[in-house]
Amino acid sequence: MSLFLVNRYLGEEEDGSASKKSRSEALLAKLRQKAKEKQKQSLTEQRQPPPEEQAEQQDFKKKRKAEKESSQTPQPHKKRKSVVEPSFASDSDCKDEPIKEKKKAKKSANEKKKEDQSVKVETQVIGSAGQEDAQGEAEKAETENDTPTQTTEKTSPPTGFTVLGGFENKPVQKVHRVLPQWLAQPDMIHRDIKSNLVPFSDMPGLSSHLMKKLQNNGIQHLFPVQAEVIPAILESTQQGLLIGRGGYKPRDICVSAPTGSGKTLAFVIPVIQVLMERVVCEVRALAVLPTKELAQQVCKVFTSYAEGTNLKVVMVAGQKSFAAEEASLSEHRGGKRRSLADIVVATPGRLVDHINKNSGFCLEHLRFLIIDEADRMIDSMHQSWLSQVVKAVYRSGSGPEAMSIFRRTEPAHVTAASLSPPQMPLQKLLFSATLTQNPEKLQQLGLHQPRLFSSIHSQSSTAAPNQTQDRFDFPQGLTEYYVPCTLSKKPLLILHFILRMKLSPVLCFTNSRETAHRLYLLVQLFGGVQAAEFSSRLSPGERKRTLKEFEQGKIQLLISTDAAARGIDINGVKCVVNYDAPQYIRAYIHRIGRTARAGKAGLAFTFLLGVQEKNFLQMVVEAGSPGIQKQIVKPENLKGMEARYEQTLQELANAIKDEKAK
Ligand SMILES: Nc1ncnc2c1ncn2[C@@H]1O[C@H](COP(=O)(O)OP(=O)(O)OP(=O)(O)O)[C@@H](O)[C@H]1O
Repeated sequence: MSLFLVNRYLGEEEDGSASKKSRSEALLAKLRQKAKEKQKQSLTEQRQPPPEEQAEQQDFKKKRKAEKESSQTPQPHKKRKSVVEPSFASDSDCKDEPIKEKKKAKKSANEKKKEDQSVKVETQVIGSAGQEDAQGEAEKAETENDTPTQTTEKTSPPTGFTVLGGFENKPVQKVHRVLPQWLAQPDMIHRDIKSNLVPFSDMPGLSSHLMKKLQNNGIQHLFPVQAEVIPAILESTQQGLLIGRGGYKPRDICVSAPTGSGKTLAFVIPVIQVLMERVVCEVRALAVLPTKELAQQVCKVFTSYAEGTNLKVVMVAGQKSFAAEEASLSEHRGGKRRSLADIVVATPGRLVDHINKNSGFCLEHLRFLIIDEADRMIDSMHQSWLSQVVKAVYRSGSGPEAMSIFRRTEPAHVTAASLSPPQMPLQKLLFSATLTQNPEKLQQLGLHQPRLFSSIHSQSSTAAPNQTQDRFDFPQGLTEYYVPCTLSKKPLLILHFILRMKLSPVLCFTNSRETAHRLYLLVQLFGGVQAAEFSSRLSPGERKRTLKEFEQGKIQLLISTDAAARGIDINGVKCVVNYDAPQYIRAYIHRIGRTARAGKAGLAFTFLLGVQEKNFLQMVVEAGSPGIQKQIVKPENLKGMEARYEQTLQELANAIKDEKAK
């Protein structure tokens, strides 16, 4: 319903409603006629205009485009103009006319436009059905006129329906991941270990005791990650254990450096140096690792460098009984608890057990929380081990000790009141070869003003739009190969690597413990190769012994699940074979990182079935691999072993049957 009647000047002879009506009908007829003509023309006229006409048309189109653009600004009256200018857009109308004629046509079209405007206003007010039709026709003409000639010719169906534009499916733009500044601009660590060794003399803060220890352990220089991270940790404890630099809580430290780059000493050395001067024995450093083997390995390094100091290192990873671990952590004398550990190395499960069930285990003096293999530890956060540790650290804040001057309260919002009493800081130190750049995941760690040390150069605040996964750094001395193969030839290939190519010691990874066991049995039955398996089928004691024998060179081929993929530092592994291609890039990086450690050279082979090739190679390249080469093993090279292999397969079937029967 119209609220206002807009009266317009309609010209001298248009004063009667009858004449207005007849005039609008005449106009409507004219428009219909034009629309029909245009339709016919678009169907019949296929010929290309001569070149001079084309140029003229182009000028004309440009002009029209400019007009169209200006009409897109909110000027409703101008837009109306196009309704009554069908001749302008219709190339056919002006194609054969001289310019003068065109001007004339334009003039008359303008006149028509004025008349049409008045008609339109009238029709809106009156709102009769016939007039709505007229408007529809006029709008159709407008749409047709707005559509470029080419499109009209190609897309207008002969029925005269017009396909409205602007709704085509646009490709969805990928969201760029914007990294927080601390992740986007890390402190850089040199990738090349060998050419960036740092002499001890360039590390002025290092204690003479530790320097001597390092030298005794055959270490003459510091690796780049150690040269960057050790001073950063020492700097945060310059004013003692109780307060950070300038009285502020020290920044948490995250380290992302390749496998075998020496991350363990990057935290062991500064922690020992800071705690060496302590007077009272309390748990001040806690290192959490995902597996027993890794905890054992780190505990060994801590123990080695704490030797000759008063510091006590204790491991709680389930290697011993709970009671034995309890006894090694603390004792009760004269009704008082006394800590027997300064540094605790733990796995998350056993750690939580001690927090909850061992009243002698106290974390209230904890200064360093070291999270090694941090990305893996984030994944195990569902065990809520971190929140339990934090709760245990700030336990005293609610007890009677809360009144003491060095009370600890969980950090919250910074206010003048919250900052006034000195707080013993809890500093987190994170280490990984595949540290995630996903801020959401990192957030779970509750980091305080984190500082990142990384060896990945191409980090920018915005990840590339086609980047679907994190990028990692690969060890410098590593050469990667993939070997196209079939499922049945895989065992032959591994035998070929050891017996013909003499690549041992080989660390071979499978995706399941069943495959590891079958392959182990097969190699045993084939003969000629000293092999062992390493998986959860073995007891912790057996696993420890196996690793030791492998390191001593007694085992040529160690067939393992991912149990030995992370962190395990075995000296002298020349070659890693991915018997089964790993499904995730992190698994691949950790597996191949068991060779080419500490700046040495190493080889990594991945057996790939035809169907796996494309996806696997894409995954590796996207992760930042410097290049993976194709290694073809010719079938004739395996021929000599085939007869024996067939026989072994039968023996294997029997051996498995026997095992099942047992
Ligand atoms: N400065 C050094 N000089 C010589 N050897 C070193 C030095 N630092 C570490 N190493 C040796 O390098 C090897 C790899 O060190 P480490 O296990 O700490 O690597 P990592 O970075 O933790 O590897 P991963 O990510 O696989 O756990 C170890 O055998 C260690 O003894």
